[in-house]
Amino acid sequence: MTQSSSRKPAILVVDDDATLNQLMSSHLRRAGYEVENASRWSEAQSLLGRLEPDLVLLDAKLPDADGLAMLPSLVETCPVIMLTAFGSIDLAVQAIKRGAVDFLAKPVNPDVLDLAVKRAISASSMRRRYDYYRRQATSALDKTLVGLSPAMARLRKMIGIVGPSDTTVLILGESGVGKELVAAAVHQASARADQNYVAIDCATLQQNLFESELFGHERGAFTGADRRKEGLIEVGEGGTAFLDEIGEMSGSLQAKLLRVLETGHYRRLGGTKDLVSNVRFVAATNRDLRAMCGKGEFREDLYYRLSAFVLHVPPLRERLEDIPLLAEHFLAARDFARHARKRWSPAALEALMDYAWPGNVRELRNIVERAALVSGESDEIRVAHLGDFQRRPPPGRQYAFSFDHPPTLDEITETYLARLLAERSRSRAEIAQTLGISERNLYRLINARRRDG
Ligand SMILES: Nc1ncnc2c1ncn2[C@@H]1O[C@H](COP(=O)(O)OP(=O)(O)OP(=O)(O)O)[C@@H](O)[C@H]1O
Repeated sequence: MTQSSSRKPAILVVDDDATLNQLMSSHLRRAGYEVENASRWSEAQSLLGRLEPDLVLLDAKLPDADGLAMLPSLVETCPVIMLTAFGSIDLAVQAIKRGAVDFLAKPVNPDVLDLAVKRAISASSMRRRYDYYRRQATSALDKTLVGLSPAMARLRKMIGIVGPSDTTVLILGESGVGKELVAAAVHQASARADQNYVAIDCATLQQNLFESELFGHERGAFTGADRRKEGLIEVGEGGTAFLDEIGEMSGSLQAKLLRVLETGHYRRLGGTKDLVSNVRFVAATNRDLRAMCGKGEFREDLYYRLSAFVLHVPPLRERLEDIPLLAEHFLAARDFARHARKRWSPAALEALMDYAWPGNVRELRNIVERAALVSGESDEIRVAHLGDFQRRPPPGRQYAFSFDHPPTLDEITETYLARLLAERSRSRAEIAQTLGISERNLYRLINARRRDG
């Protein structure tokens, strides 16, 4: 399907029996379908080029072609129900063998027609969904955006603001900070949440494959294209398309993407027809697109289109207080599968917080999994289990906070307090002493934080 998801399914009825063709067509129109008809194969062919029906009802014997012989190529592009003369069971069997989804004996009973059409159309939309789910085989646990730091709270707030709009979103941040998760959260926060979410990594696909992956291709568009394939824009119809590593996209593809963003139109590779997209784009990169524009490596017009709304995902070193939460989360995700439960020793968590995390959350996740393995039967993960990780020189505990806006005093207090509380080896008395306030005042701050949070 290429138009908006609310369009009526289109059916092409191909039969040279004018009366029967008219009867079936008007019956299907009344049932809410878009119907076109043809009485010859040549006529059907020209309609097929223009129409892209969701279903074809095809007579087995046409004046200018044998319907049965046309079946194998036709079923590559859409489901077909074969119309056969009454009693020709042999023909019906042949039709099914050649890929027809069903057959109907003439004269066609309207109730039987309704049922067969409904079944064929829902089966084909289910197949589209199945393809989508196969691409998206990620567990729900993997999609949770963990983190209570002020930086993450701000990010969540921005996701909540931009999610429900249809605005294109650009997600910026270092490698491994969680940009893909943020993209999924934008989709979840949108009215498109129950529609498809499709992701494509612009860095890993070869150029020509990439184009057909994104826009789809027609049969015969290139060697090996032995059937028409829908691109991600089409599969994501009504939903969200996530373009990861957008900075790696070639110039010619950038131009094509810009066209989709500006006009909503695109073409399949080898296609001559403009299709209309109804997909919301979310893109991400760890590269400095603005600098790339300056060097002529990225189209400036595309950059402005994409950056209608920018979400910055902060690096882990700017939200150290999220480290224990993430470490618990990854351990829980792992242990969930094992039905066992390990704990972190406070010293091990502190060691995790003492590291600069150049690889961000992805690196943390790998280290958690490794430590969990190394700890063997032990219920507790200790510093010794962190292994190699320990040998890297820790930069020393730093208390640098960065804000992407001039912070209020309350925000600074909140950020610092959250950070100290996350250092689990410190007692409340020690924290009060560090802050130079009484314990009572510290509890007041903590309670106010709970109320606000
Ligand atoms: N806030 C978070 N909560 C839970 N898991 C996270 C979080 N951030 C990142 N992760 C996990 O860390 C890993 C890396 O995240 P992700 O792939 O989203 O990063 P990225 O910024 O898209 O990386 P890259 O720039 O390399 O594409 C993933 O396994 C992801 O599930």
